[in-house]
Amino acid sequence: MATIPKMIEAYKTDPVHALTNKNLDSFEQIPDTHDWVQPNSFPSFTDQSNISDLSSDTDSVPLIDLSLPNAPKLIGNALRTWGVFQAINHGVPISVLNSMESLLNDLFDLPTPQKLKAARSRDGVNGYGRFRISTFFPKSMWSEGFTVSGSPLEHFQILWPHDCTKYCDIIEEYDREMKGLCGRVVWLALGELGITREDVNWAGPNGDFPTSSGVMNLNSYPVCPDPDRAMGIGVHTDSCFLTLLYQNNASGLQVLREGKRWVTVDPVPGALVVQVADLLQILTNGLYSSPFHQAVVNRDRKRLSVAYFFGPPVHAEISPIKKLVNPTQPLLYPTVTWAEYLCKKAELFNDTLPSIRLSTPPTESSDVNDHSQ
Ligand SMILES: O=C(O)CCC(=O)C(=O)O
Ligand SMILES: [Fe+2]
Repeated sequence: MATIPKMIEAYKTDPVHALTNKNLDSFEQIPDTHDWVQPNSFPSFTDQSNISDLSSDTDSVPLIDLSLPNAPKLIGNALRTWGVFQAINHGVPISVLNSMESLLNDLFDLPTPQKLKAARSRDGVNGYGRFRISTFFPKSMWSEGFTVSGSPLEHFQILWPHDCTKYCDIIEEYDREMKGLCGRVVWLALGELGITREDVNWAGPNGDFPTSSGVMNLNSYPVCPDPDRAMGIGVHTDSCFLTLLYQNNASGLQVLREGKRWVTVDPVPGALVVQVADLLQILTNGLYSSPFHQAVVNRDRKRLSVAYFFGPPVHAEISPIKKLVNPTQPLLYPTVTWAEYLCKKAELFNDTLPSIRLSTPPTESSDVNDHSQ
């Protein structure tokens, strides 16, 4: 798996040291450090259910069978309107997903002092810790995570001295499958916009993205005594090119629909959530949009997820594809590398895409950076 050595340099202040020695699921009340009071500045979809103009085709994230002949068209529609869909019949063996889920259970069930031995170092990428975006929020999130970029061997040897090969193999296989699926989905999605392999120079001669990078976030959202006052991961967009998310059968992921309401991505057994990320929005000149999303937590159900972040080589130049720029669709974004983009994102967070935008959007959407409420 390709590594991303210094790209997250700017996120170095990750507060892993602030994790307590106590498991989150042992709290009977939410400590003040994790009490968001009103985590959600947007109404939830259910709060809006009395609004009559919400037609039924807009109320749930599209579920697409990738084996169907019209899958490309459905993907194109989903990514234009939602920026996200759930994929079934995606070709990743269920055994790969099951093995990953058992790894997650084994990992997060370890006692916290043991997990902390594999904590991400201040200038490292890999290891146990909080979400990197935690620094942008005033309160701590009800979650713990483990990042894998390249080999997890060093940390897995600490966690599982006798079994680390078994767990490393699971990661390696998952990485291979996700990378293959990302390549497939990217071409189906770009093909719908008339984009070919020649248009994306970092795709390589066979279009199989030999130099792309993959980073995995293994996430756990423990049960929470008061889910309405807590947040698993705060609102954000992903900074890579495309994200594939696996979730266990506990719900929590929500995407922001039309800047107005949260829609829960209900778990579907064996499905993978496919999400546009910021660099794909740039490459498609805004035709596919990187959705704001967050994860809420549950009172009686632990939630597990794996986010696979697929990205270009860190120094490859990403710019809107020329054939998508014309008088009615003016150039919206400048050329950036992933490395440059991440530096900006570490400073401006959710304001990054609007701040680099070259033409003003017709209407400004809600201010998701306002955490004061
Ligand atoms: O766990 C989830 O559902 C979301 C995770 C996520 O958004 C992320 O890791 O960027
Ligand atoms: Fe995300």
